[in-house]
Amino acid sequence: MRRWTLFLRAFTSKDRARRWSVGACDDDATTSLPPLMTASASCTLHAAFPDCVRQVDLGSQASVSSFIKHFCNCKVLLGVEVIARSGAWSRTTKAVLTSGVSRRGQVSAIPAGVVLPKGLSGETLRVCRKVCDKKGVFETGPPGSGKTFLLRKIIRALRDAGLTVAVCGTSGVAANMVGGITARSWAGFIHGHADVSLPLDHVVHEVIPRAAKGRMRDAMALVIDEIGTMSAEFLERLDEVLRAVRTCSTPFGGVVVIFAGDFLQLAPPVGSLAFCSHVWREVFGNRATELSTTWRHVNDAVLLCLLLRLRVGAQTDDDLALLASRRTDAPPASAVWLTTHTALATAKNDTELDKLEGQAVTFSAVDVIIAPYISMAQASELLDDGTDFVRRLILRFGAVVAVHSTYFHSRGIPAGSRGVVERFLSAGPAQIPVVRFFLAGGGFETSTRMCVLPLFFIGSKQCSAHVSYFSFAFFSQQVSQN
Ligand SMILES: Nc1ncnc2c1ncn2[C@@H]1O[C@H](COP(=O)(O)OP(=O)(O)OP(=O)(O)O)[C@@H](O)[C@H]1O
Repeated sequence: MRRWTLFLRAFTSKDRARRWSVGACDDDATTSLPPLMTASASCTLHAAFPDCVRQVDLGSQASVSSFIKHFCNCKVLLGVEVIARSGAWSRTTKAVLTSGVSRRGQVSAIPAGVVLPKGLSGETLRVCRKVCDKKGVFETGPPGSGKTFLLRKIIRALRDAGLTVAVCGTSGVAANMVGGITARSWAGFIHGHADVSLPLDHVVHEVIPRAAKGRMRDAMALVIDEIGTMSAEFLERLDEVLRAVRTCSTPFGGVVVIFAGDFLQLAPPVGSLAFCSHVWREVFGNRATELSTTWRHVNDAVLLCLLLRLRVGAQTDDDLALLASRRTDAPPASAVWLTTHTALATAKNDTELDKLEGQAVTFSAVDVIIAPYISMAQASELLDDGTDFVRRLILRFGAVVAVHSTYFHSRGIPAGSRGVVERFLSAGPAQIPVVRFFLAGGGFETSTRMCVLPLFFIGSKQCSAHVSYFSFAFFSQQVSQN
C-alpha cells in the first residue's frame, strides 16, 4: 500500500533557491508530485481526510495551524485527498493521492489454538504462551538485562505464529531499538501530549487519523519498550482510545500488551509513572517478569556492580570516590555529552561541527504561504510553533544526523535512526547529503535518493549524542526537480 507524505516547509541550499511549498512523495520515494501551491498561486487548498470526518479548509488561520501540526506530528496520512479550488493538476493529484485509502477493517484478536514456532525456549516461550493466553506481560530488569533483546525475539516468534503485533517505543530512539514506531505515532495522537488532556470524544472522532484507527483495530498484541518514560496519563488515554476504537470494554480494547522497561531509569518528562494508572493495576496488578542477568558491562565487574548499586541508591563512598577519580577536563573524543538544556547541546554541536574538515554546506528554510490571507511573518511563526525545524542548518562530511519522522520506516530506517553524512551529491545547484544510516538490527543503509527528507544534526562523532531536544533540521532537495 502506498503512503503519501506531504510537506509544508521547504529548504534550499544557500541562496540558490528552489522553492517547495507543499510537496508530496510516496513512501518509496520513487514518485513525487510537483509543489501543490506557491504563494503566487493564490488559491485555497482543502485536505479531506480519508474518513471524511474532517475537511480542513485552509481558508482560516486556525485551520492552517492544525494542518501544519498534523503533518509535522503525523507525517504519514493514508489516502489523503488534496483538492485545490483551481489548478489544472488537481484532478490527477486527487486520483493519485486517494489510491492508498485503507478499508475499514474488523477488530482483530488473538485466535484460539495459536501454534508457536518450533525451537522457542526459556523466557521467550513463557512470554509467548502468556500472550497466546491473552495475558499482559511486563518485563523489567536493570540496564543491559536484555529487555529489548527479549522483546525482539518475542515479536519475531509471535509474528511467525501469524499474529499482528504492533511494536512501539516511547521515543523515536526507543522505537528504533525495538524496530517499531513511537506509541504516539502509532495511536495517531497528532498533537502529542495535548491529546491526552483533550476530551476523549474529540480525540477519537476529530484527531486520530483513520490509518491509526485501522492499526488499532488490526492489532492483536501491542509491544511498548521503555515504558518507564510513558506517563500514567498517556497510558490511560491509550487504553480509553483503544477501548473506544475497538468498541471493547476490556483493557486496551482487548489488545494483549507486552511492556518492557525499568522504572529505576528515566521517569516520564511529565505526569506520573505508568504503574500508577488504573489500567496498569487492572492488567498487571503487582506482577512483573524480572530479568536478573546483566549482559552489558559483563566484562567489567567493578563498573557493573557500581551501576547496579547506583540504580537503587545504594552507592558506597568507594563508588563515589571511584567516579570522582574518573572526572577529567578533557574527556575522550568518543564520550557522549549529556546536557540539561537545548542551548548547551546546540553550542556543543556547533563546536564539534566546526572541528570537522570539509566544506560546510548550508541549508536554509524557505517558508511559503499556502493561503493568501496570512503574511509571511505569520506563516513562519506558525511553522516555528508547529515544527521543531530550524531555519538554517549547516552540515559537513562526517556530521551525525537523525531521522525525525517515520518517512523511511518502510525501508527499515525508523524515526530516531542515526546516520553519518558520507558525502554531498551535486544535483544542479543543490547539494544533497548522502547519509549512511545505522540499522537497529545491525548493518547500514545508505540513502542517496532523499526526497524532502527531514533530518536533525546531532553531532560530529559517530558515538556522540545529546540528551536534549535535537535542535537542527533540514529538508534535502528533490533530485528529480532538476
Ligand atoms: N540472552 C542474551 N544473550 C546474549 N546477549 C544478550 C542477551 N540479552 C541481552 N544481550 C545483550 O546485552 C546487551 C543489552 O541488552 P538490551 O539492550 O536488550 O538490554 P536492556 O535491558 O533493554 O537495556 P536498557 O535498560 O538499557 O534498555 C545487548 O548488546 C544484547 O545483545
